[in-house]
Amino acid sequence: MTLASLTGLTAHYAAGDAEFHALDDVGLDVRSGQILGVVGESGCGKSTMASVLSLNPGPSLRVTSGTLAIGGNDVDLTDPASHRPLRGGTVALLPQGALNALNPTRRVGAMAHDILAAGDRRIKRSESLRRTAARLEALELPPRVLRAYPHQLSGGMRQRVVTALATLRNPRLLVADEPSSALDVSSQRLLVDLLRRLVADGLVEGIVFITHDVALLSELADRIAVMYAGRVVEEAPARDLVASPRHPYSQALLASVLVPEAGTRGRRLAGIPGSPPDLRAPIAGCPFAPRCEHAMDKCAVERPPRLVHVSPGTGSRDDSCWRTAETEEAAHVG
Ligand SMILES: Nc1ncnc2c1ncn2[C@@H]1O[C@H](COP(=O)(O)OP(=O)(O)OP(=O)(O)O)[C@@H](O)[C@H]1O
Repeated sequence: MTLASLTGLTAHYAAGDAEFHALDDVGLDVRSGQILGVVGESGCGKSTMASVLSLNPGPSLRVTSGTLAIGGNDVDLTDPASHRPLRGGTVALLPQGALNALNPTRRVGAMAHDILAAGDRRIKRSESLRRTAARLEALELPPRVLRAYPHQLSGGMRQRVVTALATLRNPRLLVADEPSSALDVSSQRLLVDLLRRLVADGLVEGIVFITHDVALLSELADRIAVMYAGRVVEEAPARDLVASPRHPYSQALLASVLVPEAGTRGRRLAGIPGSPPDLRAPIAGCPFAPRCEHAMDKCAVERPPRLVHVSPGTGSRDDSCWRTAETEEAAHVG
């Protein structure tokens, strides 16, 4: 069952006279009980997409189109005023960089009470502290953390506190934007285990987990979406995507990293030649065409259609590539 559907998200940053076309017609479905991983190189628009999906777009971002359907609501993403009632309770952000996410002048318990009181103004402080202590315990943090200021905690502890605070109201959808990138291996493991447990226990209905780490996603995610230059170029069950990526960019990305899968050990790693496109002008064709060894003339000028492949057992997968469109009769053009 689909928990959340993001459709037609297009957005740009206004920077002086220039516009950065950060997102171009992005669509994603998050299913109930699942973790959707989003992966791509630096600058491909992952954090921008996370900010809009979690209803926290930055002030210089202009969303020109996009809808988020979640829990019976159709949120017009171009209208920030309509976001407020859903932020934190229905959709929450687990941000990158724990230090910036915490108020240095407030104790953890006070911040937790503010978050819970935003959803239920009558909640008693003792009840806030009880619920927060339970969530902290799940992250192997002692109750004394409730009385601590952020600077009194280690980096790993702070990230776990941010995780506890982001999930306190049991949001239906949690958008996690590179929460593990600054963590040591054991803190990363705790975080990943907690996120899985939150979904398994139904405290969070679904998670979008953003990272540049495909190896981590191959273990954590049910499905993976691959982003390139502000677009989703492929989306598939995690195992299928890692074993047989279809889009030439996904293939190049997978060839450039080590994923802990049988058959990939000992493989030589290849870098992706060339660099991502300049996003100051809209891209007419496929943004990967200049770097793609399979590119045809039309790839540079015509936007490839979204191809949906339905395979029994593993669920649907889709990609956006002219080469696949012209070689596969079975593909359904969506
Ligand atoms: N405030 C801003 N003003 C102008 N351009 C921006 C701003 N923030 C991001 N961008 C540009 O928008 C594009 C997408 O950036 P975004 O941070 O979403 O990518 P990302 O995939 O999350 O990268 P990273 O993995 O490095 O965090 C990039 O070209 C970036 O330079």
